Amino acid sequence: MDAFKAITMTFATYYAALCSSVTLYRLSPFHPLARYPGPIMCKASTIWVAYVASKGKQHLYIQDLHRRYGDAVRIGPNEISFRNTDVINPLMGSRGLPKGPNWDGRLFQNPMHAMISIQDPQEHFIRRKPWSRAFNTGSLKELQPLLAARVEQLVEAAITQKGVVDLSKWINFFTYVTNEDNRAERPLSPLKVLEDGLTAIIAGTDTTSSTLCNVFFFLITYPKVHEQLQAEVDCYYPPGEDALDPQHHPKMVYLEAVIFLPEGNQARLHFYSVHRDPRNFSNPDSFWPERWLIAGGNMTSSEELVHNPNAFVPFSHGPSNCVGKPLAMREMRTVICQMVQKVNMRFAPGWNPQDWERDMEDRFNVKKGPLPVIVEKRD
Ligand code: HEM
Repeated sequence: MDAFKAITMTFATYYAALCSSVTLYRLSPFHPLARYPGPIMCKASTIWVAYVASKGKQHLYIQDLHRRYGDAVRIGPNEISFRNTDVINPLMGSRGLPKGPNWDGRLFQNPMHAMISIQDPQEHFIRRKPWSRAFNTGSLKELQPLLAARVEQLVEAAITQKGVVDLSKWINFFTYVTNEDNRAERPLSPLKVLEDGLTAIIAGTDTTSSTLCNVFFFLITYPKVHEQLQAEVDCYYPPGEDALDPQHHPKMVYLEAVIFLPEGNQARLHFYSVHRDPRNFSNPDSFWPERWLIAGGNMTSSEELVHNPNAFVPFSHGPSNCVGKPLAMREMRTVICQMVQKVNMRFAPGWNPQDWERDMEDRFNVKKGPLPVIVEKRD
């Protein structure tokens, strides 16, 4: 028993000494990131931010840290978060930093890296080629009939539901099956296919569905914006015209403006803080599609507009940016045109719209609450 006690004491003393010396070093002026400000809890250990992340409001916490400490904040012992746009190219451009080791924790099948987490730029470049082919113009053209059929199914399902429809759930189903439809054949080993298949589901399903749900949430909240969008949709896709055909998308400036929603050692750019920084955008927390029209010269305004398009990076930037952007944009434009042409929506009676933002949780992917709406077919 004495021997057991002695061994336990030795291990306890060893680990206590190890933990305190590591913590002291992390807090000391000798640490390479010592000059960056941040809360002690963040400098000492990753556990604190992991705890905050587990609550689903990490985006607000880091935004608040930037407000308190400035553009560069130490959010972990070895991690800096940036809010200033001049780091976008040095961090994420073609000569930027490779992905850091924190991506290891997001793998499904170590060591068969999913493309999104590959740290070697050359290996990443090679792995990305089939992905880029899968989303080029020719592939999207091939995919179009399938996408159109899925969008039609979605809108039909919304129309035929009796009573309240949880739009969030239906749009999730839609983006999930559309992604599955798009599983292009890729010349990879089965494990890599598994990794990349899961990446496609995670990177492509939740992102597109959250953006679409937000668009519909704001369209219902701001009827004037909805009216304006409906006028544009009715102009290009009057009743009888096929709203599933993407031919008019390039001319639809208001549709584009509506989709660009306000807004989610290692360094990362905190997109949420950058998009909501008043140095980059006037009224950064408002749903105000007109900002894009004014900035693009399609509308005039007496107000002075702060608008920095370089600070708008929802699909990231550089060689690891979103390879699925063409598909995501095509999906969103088609769903919005078809929905706006075919139906009117309002929130379900008794539902509090403030619940939408309250229930939104950032857990690397976004977890959404329900979006209960009443869908009525347009005459
Ligand atoms: C509105 C919808 C979408 C948004 C906002 C979005 C955003 C992003 C962002 C910010 C990244 C960079 C992640 C990082 O490096 O930290 C990314 C990467 C990626 N996205 Fe998307 N995405 C969307 C839709 C899609 C779709 C539909 C797909 C297709 C299946 C997709 C597939 C990917 C892949 C495979 C990567 C990794 C790229 C690489 O490592 O080279 N995304 N996306």
